[in-house]
Amino acid sequence: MEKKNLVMIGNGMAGVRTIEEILKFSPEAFKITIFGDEPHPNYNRIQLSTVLQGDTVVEDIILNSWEWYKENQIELFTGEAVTQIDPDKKQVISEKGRTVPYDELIIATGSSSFILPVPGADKSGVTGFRDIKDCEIMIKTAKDYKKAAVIGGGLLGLEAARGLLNLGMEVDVIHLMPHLMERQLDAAASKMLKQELESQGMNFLMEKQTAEILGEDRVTGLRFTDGSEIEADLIVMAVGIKPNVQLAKDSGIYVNRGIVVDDYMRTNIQNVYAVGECAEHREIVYGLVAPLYEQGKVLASSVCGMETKPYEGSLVGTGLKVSGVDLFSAGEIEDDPKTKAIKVHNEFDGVYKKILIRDNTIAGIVLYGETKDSSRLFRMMVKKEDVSGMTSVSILESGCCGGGGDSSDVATMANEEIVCGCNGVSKGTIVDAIKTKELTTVDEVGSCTNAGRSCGRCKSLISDILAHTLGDKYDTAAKKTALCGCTDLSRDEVVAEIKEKGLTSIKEVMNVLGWKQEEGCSKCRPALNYYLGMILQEQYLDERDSRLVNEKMHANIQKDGTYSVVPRMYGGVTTAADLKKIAEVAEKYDVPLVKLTGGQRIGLFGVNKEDLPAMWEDLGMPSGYAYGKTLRTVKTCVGAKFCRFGTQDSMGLGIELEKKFERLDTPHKVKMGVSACPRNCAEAGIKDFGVVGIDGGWEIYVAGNGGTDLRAGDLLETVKTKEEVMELIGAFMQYYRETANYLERTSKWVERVGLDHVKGILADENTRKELNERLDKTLEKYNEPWNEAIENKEIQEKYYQKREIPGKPILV
Ligand SMILES: Cc1cc2nc3c(=O)[nH]c(=O)nc-3n(C[C@H](O)[C@H](O)[C@H](O)COP(=O)(O)OP(=O)(O)OC[C@H]3O[C@@H](n4cnc5c(N)ncnc54)[C@H](O)[C@@H]3O)c2cc1C
Ligand SMILES: NC(=O)c1ccc[n+]([C@@H]2O[C@H](COP(=O)([O-])OP(=O)(O)OC[C@H]3O[C@@H](n4cnc5c(N)ncnc54)[C@H](O)[C@@H]3O)[C@@H](O)[C@H]2O)c1
Ligand code: SF4
Ligand code: FES
Repeated sequence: MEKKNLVMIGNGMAGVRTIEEILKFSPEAFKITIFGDEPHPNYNRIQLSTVLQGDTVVEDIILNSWEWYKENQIELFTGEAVTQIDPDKKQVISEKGRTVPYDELIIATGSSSFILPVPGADKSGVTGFRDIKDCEIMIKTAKDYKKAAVIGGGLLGLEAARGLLNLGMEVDVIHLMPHLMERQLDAAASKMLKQELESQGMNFLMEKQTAEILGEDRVTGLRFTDGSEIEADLIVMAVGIKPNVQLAKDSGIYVNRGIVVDDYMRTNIQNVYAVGECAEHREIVYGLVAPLYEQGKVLASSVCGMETKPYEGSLVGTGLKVSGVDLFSAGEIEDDPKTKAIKVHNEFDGVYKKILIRDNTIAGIVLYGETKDSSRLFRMMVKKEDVSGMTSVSILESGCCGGGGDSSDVATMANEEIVCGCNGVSKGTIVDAIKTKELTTVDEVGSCTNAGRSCGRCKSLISDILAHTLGDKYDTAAKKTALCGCTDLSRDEVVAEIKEKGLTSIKEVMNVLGWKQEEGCSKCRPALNYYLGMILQEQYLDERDSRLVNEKMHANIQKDGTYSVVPRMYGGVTTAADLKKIAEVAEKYDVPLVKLTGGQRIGLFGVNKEDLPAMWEDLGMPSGYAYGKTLRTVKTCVGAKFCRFGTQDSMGLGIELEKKFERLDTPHKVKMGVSACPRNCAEAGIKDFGVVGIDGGWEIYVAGNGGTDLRAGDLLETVKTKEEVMELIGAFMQYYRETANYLERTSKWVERVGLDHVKGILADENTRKELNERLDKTLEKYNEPWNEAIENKEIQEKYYQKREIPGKPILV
């Protein structure tokens, strides 16, 4: 039978998924031609947020490789837009004049960023966030410029803002409404989200409407309708999308907001269909992949002439891809007289849940801070389950999982529970595929069932299902995580290769180990700099520019772009002379805030970058490293010298510890505390390394954490002398340095490797000695960084002085 010509306009996520379905149903029925005006094969647009945030690279988000098109005999024209559809002659014409006839035509042209029609919107430095090109513009701009403004506090705007922060920019988010993500969250959840994002460094300007974009050729700022202005070197418009429908409209296809389709995705013209974000079904244009993939399935069946259920519309659930934020929203969000709400608002734990019930069925879900029940609740909502027999507690919590969890949760999860919301894949389908097709990795599950192939949020749950289904057979090697998107190698593999091949610089590591991205990314560069320094001890030449911004500047950047200065104050002990000096410097430089820090230090906040070296010089004190992945502070109590309960010299030991370990690079920040009796006024039980004096000796606690992941330290050992404390901590620190992942706190590391394992290693005297020798060698290499900056003009010019960039003066 002769193949029919199937042409598709648009080479994006919804369209190509439809083609995949068609190939599954009728692999031989069509000669397929696809036009895409981007120069790439089909890629995962959703993951552009992850690319911008530095967690992956463009090469890793390709969904269908060039080979896939070849293998399936698809003729693909990329970088070539279709400019005309001729329904009478049943042919399409491209911008290059190529004419291709069709029997069936699918329009899958997606949408474009909506660019506010304000004066100046066409200036250089203004971009949307829709494709690889936009992403590249932002990454490039962040290298040369400092201040970004994101217009729109919706899903896209907040994900873009997080990415720009990761790229080292200062970010203002401008939002029209009184609360963020007003389409997905109510005021309470939105307030919690705003607080979290502010703590991550975003600055919000709420209820502001942009009137004009300022600047000559290139943007320099924004003016609002209330007359106020802000500076900006980059403006990202994230105020919604508009479907690409002009081509259809010009060809006589019926268009409203989108291309109007019926329940089989047919337009008003015979043999012409539309799918994805360009299509309008029952007056709704969808902007998330889950409904678009459902449309694709129906369209594929109908194009293949198979019996199929009609597409009747979708309910959608949303999350936000920003680390540190866990939220889910679906359906209605505001109460009305006909709804009853079940609400939990636990401000202490940062958890908010609201389930809206109407006529005994769930009408809306807003979850913030804990979303493990999201998929169960969403399923109940979609299926309109009657909840009249349930208590509010059993509606809120199933006792099992849905959107995350460990393998014990997986055991109690129902088979029909949806694991991957984007692709509509249930636990049962995944378990079945694992068993029948002998799958062992998350990627294999994705290739087979599509689960995990879109936003990727469900991947950890898929991994748990694999572990639960395969038991001991689950290939732990397959679970290994790559260092970042630039390489497939894990942390351990990279470290082993550096040692084995004698690699000595970041560039060399990237070249020899075949990095996919020549310059690396914001995740691997600081990690490699750390690993090389740890392995090569005193020989390694530190690459300052590869460090995270605070370490590069030797000062902590604040939310308004100023810095803080926290001088070293060993053991939290100071003198009248030092206090006078700090007061004089605070006065001389007009420091807006002088504040005692949680680690018993004095912080000067709100300092301009160009004042830093002069202030450091006037202070004449060493850096307190309040910004680094290193030893921060040793907090001490007054101890035996003054306190009547004290049994030991806590200040003396604290000062000795701080003097020995200051400046040492560690995988993450390290905090210490020394108390002279079990009353523990220095809170040594929640420190990475805590020492508590007892009669005739010291108790040593490790892996405590007083921050987000609150954890009491574990007792490592009880020793008699200060020398024993110093020896044990030296060995502990070096073992942590050598085996932890970069950015892994001691609390997480000990939980991962096991306390007994660490105790076992440190029990051996020889091992302790060797670890301490390697540590001491490393400690020899450090210089005082503030002093270095005072003495070195080049450093001052490069990092602390104003620099002229063509178009606009900005700070480096
Ligand atoms: C940064 C970002 C993050 C996102 N995150 C999520 C998320 O977490 N979850 C979620 O569900 N969704 C998310 N989305 C939305 C999701 O990516 C879209 O819903 C999905 O890509 C739409 O697929 P589509 O095929 O309809 O359109 P697209 O993927 O946009 O594809 C359409 C393609 O057609 C091309 N085209 C247009 N006109 C022509 C023409 N005349 N000739 C040839 N080619 C043409 C376009 O260039 C484009 O390549 C996100 C989107 C962005 C931008
Ligand atoms: N995690 C996800 O699921 C995800 C992530 C990114 C993008 N997306 C999808 O991409 C598409 C685009 O996302 P979006 O966030 O741009 O669209 P959106 O329509 O969801 O949000 C736009 C936001 O911009 C605000 N806004 C509108 N005009 C403004 C103005 N003049 N000034 C300031 N703020 C203004 C609106 O109040 C709204 O909150 C959507 O379809 C979205 O679903 C989804
Ligand atoms: S921990 Fe004990 S010794 Fe130290 S200040 Fe408190 S009570 Fe005094
Ligand atoms: S939930 Fe998005 S890929 Fe599975």
